[in-house]
Amino acid sequence: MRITVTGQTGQVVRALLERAPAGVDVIALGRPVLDLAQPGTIAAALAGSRPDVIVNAAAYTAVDQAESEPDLAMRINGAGAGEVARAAASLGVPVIQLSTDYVFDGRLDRPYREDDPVAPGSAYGASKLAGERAVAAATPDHAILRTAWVYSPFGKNFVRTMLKLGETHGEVGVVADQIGCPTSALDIADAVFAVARNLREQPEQASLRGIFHMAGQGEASWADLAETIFTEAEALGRRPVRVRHIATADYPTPARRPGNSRLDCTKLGDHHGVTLPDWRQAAAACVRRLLAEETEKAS
Ligand SMILES: NC(=O)C1=CN([C@@H]2O[C@H](COP(=O)(O)OP(=O)(O)OC[C@H]3O[C@@H](n4cnc5c(N)ncnc54)[C@H](OP(=O)(O)O)[C@@H]3O)[C@@H](O)[C@H]2O)C=CC1
Ligand SMILES: Cc1cn([C@H]2C[C@H](O)[C@@H](COP(=O)(O)OP(=O)(O)O[C@H]3O[C@@H](C)C(=O)[C@@H](O)[C@H]3O)O2)c(=O)[nH]c1=O
Ligand SMILES: [Mg+2]
Repeated sequence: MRITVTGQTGQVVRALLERAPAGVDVIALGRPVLDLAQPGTIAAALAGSRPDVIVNAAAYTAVDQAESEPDLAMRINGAGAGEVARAAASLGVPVIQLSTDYVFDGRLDRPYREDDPVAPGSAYGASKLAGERAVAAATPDHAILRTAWVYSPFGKNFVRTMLKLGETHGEVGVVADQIGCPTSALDIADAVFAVARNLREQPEQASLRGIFHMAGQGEASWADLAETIFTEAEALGRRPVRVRHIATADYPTPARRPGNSRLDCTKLGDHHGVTLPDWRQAAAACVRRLLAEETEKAS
């Protein structure tokens, strides 16, 4: 099976390249050849890669910056995603669209299910919701996978930000009143391969298509995640870092983020047979790998 993924250096892209199982070829297509902001580049680039399944993992992901360039975020995450799905439809292959917990406003008092009402509070969330709708309108042969709080050994993410801060700070203030589901990009990659296989092997199976929540098991505040990161780092010889629990109001940002963005991932398990590992073990493993890579580089 040949899987073409959009983007080249993104966390999920790199995880897909690293985790490709035997018999699966992953082709990563990024700018300038495939530019989601340049709709004219998309269909030809995808067709040229002769995919069996297309994964749209590229996106405008700078949540705060999106507040000052909402049109660009919308073009990439909304229209761009739609164009990718139209290309998939014309090639007759399924498309897997990555989406986000930030499509919800966070006011619900339980984990979100796929059919709960969406109401994004940020430009990023609105643009990703537009992408979901554009994909669904373009082809029934899609799986929209909403994930959350993605970290990995690659690129820019919360785990790497915390480890960096810990080099210079003995204490870090982290919001404790936003709760969600931290998710490893490596686990996302394994899940995407399973979903891709299911879509390809069961072309007419409607229950495999539609929206699915796909995040690490369990739940955490950003402060919980930070504590897990620093505890693991300390066990590996890093200086201790204290996490000061703060409120969202004490950490002002341009974008509004959901207070509750926990995702109920039951549907993915029921239909695709996929459950992601618990966030604590996965986050600790990411810290171990990052610190080991650092030690290796230094020696
Ligand atoms: N990060 C997170 O916490 C979460 C992410 N998601 C979603 O998961 C998916 C993967 O996210 P993640 O791997 O973290 O993303 P990253 O921020 O790590 O990477 C973004 C990727 O998008 C590419 N990209 C950005 N703009 C364009 C463009 N105009 N044309 C082509 N490619 C572009 C980048 O390209 P280049 O390689 O050239 O830089 C990069 O490969 C996205 O759809 C995101 O919305 C969902 C929930 C949480
Ligand atoms: C760096 C830092 C952040 N924070 C807070 C800000 C924010 O509420 C929270 C996380 O900050 P980040 O900027 O890493 O998170 P953010 O960019 O909002 O992460 C989101 O990215 C997009 C792409 C998604 O789709 C979401 O699922 C989610 O992962 O932690 C602190 O409280 N203290 C700190 O020192
Ligand atoms: Mg961010």
